[in-house]
Amino acid sequence: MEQIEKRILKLRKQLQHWEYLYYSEATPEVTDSEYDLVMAELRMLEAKRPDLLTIDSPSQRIGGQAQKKFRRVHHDFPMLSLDNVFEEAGFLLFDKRVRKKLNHDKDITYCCELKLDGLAVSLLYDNGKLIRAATRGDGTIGEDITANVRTIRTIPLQLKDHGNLPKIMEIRGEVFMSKAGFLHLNETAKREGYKVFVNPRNAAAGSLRQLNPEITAKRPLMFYCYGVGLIKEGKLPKSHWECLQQLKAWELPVSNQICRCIGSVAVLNFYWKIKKLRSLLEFDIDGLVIKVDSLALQQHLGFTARSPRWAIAYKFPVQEQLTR
Ligand SMILES: NC(=O)n1nc(-c2ccco2)nc1N
Repeated sequence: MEQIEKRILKLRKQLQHWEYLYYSEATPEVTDSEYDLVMAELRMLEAKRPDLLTIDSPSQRIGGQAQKKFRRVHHDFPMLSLDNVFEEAGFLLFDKRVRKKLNHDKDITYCCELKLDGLAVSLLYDNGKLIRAATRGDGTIGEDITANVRTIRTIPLQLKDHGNLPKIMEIRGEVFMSKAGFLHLNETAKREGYKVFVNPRNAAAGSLRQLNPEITAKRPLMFYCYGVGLIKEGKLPKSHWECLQQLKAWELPVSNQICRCIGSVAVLNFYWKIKKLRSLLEFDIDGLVIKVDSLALQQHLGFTARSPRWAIAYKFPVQEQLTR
């Protein structure tokens, strides 16, 4: 391998690591100017040798010119919606139905996640490289928003390979905006005479559906994974909770507020705990998503036409919206 190629690979690895520490761990290892200096050297070398340019290079986060419209994407596995419950009795009925269907009189182990109030997206990785991102759309057909998603710094363009990466893997998760990011965006928009967004969810959706990725790149978007869709030539752990830990090991962002609860009482305790914490969180949530943890039991339960039988959204009461 030539010297320049070695240098380019070394700089990319270094920048990817620094980016992960800065955006996902919030523990920067270098100053911005040190980061910028190394990025400038990488861009200069890639300009010298465009044949060595690859889409997963950190220099390629903000793509080319704006698109005229979004291409359509067909989801191999439909991105279904979740059934909702609004009080304890509703969740207990869900738990009872699950145990009945599984002929399971013991406690079910559930994986409980925060229900992020943003936009569901699908990320397709090939050999660990992000090759496509799409909105949920109607669940079967979404929009190709790859250029915009690549600007979200916490989404790795190249997964950290420990030798167990599936060849093809579709990651599903939620793109959202923090409350602080939303308020700052609206203050700037107001000051500069642009339209303001009604809430962080609309701001995230509007930012993702920008035809010009340079605008998206300036928006404070966040992302957390919550599942895996299509997977080829690879295998995942047998429980949803362990899958999420594996995604974290590949340096994909996963919320740390995920609880594995054994039985319905433990789920309800977690629900009331998060309900108390809700206003302190840096982002909006509108409930919990409670999933049967065992993937084998999920498979056994299957789906209705609309939604998985192994998951439920247990919603919080509606909170007054931030519109300042
Ligand atoms: N919105 C959200 O936070 N979600 N949505 C799911 C989901 C939708 C379908 C299967 O899982 N999971 C989480 N945490």
